[in-house]
Amino acid sequence: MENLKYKRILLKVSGEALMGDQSFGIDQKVVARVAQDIQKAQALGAEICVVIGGGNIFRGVSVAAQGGDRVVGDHMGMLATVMNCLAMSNALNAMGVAAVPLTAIAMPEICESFTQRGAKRHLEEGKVVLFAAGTGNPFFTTDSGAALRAAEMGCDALMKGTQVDGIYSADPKKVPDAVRYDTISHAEVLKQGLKVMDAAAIALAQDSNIPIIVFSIHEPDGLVAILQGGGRATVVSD
Ligand SMILES: Nc1ncnc2c1ncn2[C@@H]1O[C@H](COP(=O)(O)OP(=O)(O)O)[C@@H](O)[C@H]1O
Ligand SMILES: O=c1ccn([C@@H]2O[C@H](COP(=O)(O)OP(=O)(O)O)[C@@H](O)[C@H]2O)c(=O)[nH]1
Repeated sequence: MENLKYKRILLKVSGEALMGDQSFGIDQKVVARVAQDIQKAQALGAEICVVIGGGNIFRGVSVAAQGGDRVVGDHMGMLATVMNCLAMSNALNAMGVAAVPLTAIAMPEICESFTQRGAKRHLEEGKVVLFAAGTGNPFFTTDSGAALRAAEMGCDALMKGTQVDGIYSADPKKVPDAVRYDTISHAEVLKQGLKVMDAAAIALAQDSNIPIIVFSIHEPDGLVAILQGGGRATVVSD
């Protein structure tokens, strides 16, 4: 076993990342690549929890934007995260990694419901646990779900694998000369209103003293490199 920088982690994968080059849905090639990264991290001795967003399939705000009921939209968004979790746990199982999806909204015919006790047991048995349906409540995001589960599971870090390679002074997709941070505090991210993760998630991680590591999910072996103390990422810690 290597001496890892973070032993128990929560990996947040954005739903959009799973689209690959498609404009919607799940690209199985991307799922398999991310699953490989998880497999390698686990082989190093990391204990891995996963939260996947739903933005590749559905976001609740899109219903509200058309005058519909936001709560119904959010229910649809949470169901999208369940689909992504099932795709990822399936890919992990297919490569011989024991993985179990746990949902915040009961659907016993499909997967086990989340309890902290049950999730810890699965993790201690060496399985990858995937948390589906976010927090289980409307008006939240999977970033908040990720911070919540990271706190509940006693994770050493919340690793946000996203489309960009860290936190910048402004959205790098809109402001090409934005400056990238290697490190920044939770308080400064909140103060500057940096949008890479929602404020509720950052505040929850700050309260629970959990560092957030923002890195590109598209960088093969990026996760492993960070666990080994290298890699390209922004580390948020106080
Ligand atoms: N200050 C910033 N630093 C980095 N990325 C930012 C920043 N502001 C906005 N973004 C954008 O935030 C996106 C990631 O946030 P979000 O869409 O919530 O991701 P996810 O779908 O992974 O939850 C990035 O793709 C980036 O374009
Ligand atoms: O605790 C939660 C988590 C997610 N969602 C819904 O699920 C959608 C997909 O999640 P998110 O936008 O966080 O996905 P990502 O941007 O990470 O792909 C959100 O837009 C919400 O509609 C929710 O209502 N409560």
